[in-house]
Amino acid sequence: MKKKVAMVQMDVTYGDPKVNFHFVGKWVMDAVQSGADIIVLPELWDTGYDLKRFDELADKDLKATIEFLSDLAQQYHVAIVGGSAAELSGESMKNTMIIIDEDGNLVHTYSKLHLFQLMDEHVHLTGGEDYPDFELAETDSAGFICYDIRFPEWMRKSAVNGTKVMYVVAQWPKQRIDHWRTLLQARAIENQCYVVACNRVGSDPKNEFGGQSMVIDPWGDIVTDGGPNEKIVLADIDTANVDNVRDQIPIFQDRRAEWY
Ligand SMILES: NC(=O)CCC(=O)C(=O)O
Repeated sequence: MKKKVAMVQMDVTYGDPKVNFHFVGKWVMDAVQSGADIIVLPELWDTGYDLKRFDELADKDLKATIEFLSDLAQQYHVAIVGGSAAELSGESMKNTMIIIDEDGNLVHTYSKLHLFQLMDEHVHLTGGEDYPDFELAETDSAGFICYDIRFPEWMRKSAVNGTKVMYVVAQWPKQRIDHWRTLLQARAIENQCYVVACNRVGSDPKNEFGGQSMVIDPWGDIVTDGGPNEKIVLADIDTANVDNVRDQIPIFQDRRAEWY
């Protein structure tokens, strides 16, 4: 699979889904004009981390959010890794990723498994109970949300299942941006896969966010790094590179899972 991915490294207006929906519509149009086949949005692009107001802001079963992204995907014939959005599911509130194919079909949803205490997620949200794996653009893929990248065993499970492209969506603060880069590179090297990671920029009442959306290839080289400003970050990915690296250093043949 050879595709152009576009990461929308956008600012997010705190607690104002209406404004954020408007800007995502514009960003998606710009990304399509740049030739993107797959567009990736950041974590909680609809509400930001306004968790105290999640009960009024979150979208019931993500109905309106899925419809919005699906219409965009259909209109532009482009796949969308729809970052994550605030979901009200029964009595629970979740931070949920939405994957839509280029025909506008909902492929998968994945609610963030690991809740980040530093941003009070454990107080307001319920952790997901979904697996992160899906197929997109005829490629085994998986989606992870921000803090998830600190759990290598969770991402390894997907690689063992055959994942070749890992999508990561984030609201990662500037003060730990070195961890962001190093963790993403480590996940790409150890799993010998592409990591396509989209982080927001701008700030909210508690944090300043670092951008540096990036694509890392299966050798661990950074293909593109978006820097600190609001923009669309583009890169070409070719999954033949995953097969080449896995042939060169066959870790999936050599691992001795019975010992660990
Ligand atoms: N939104 C998040 O999950 C942030 C995770 C983070 O900042 C970290 O250091 O981990």
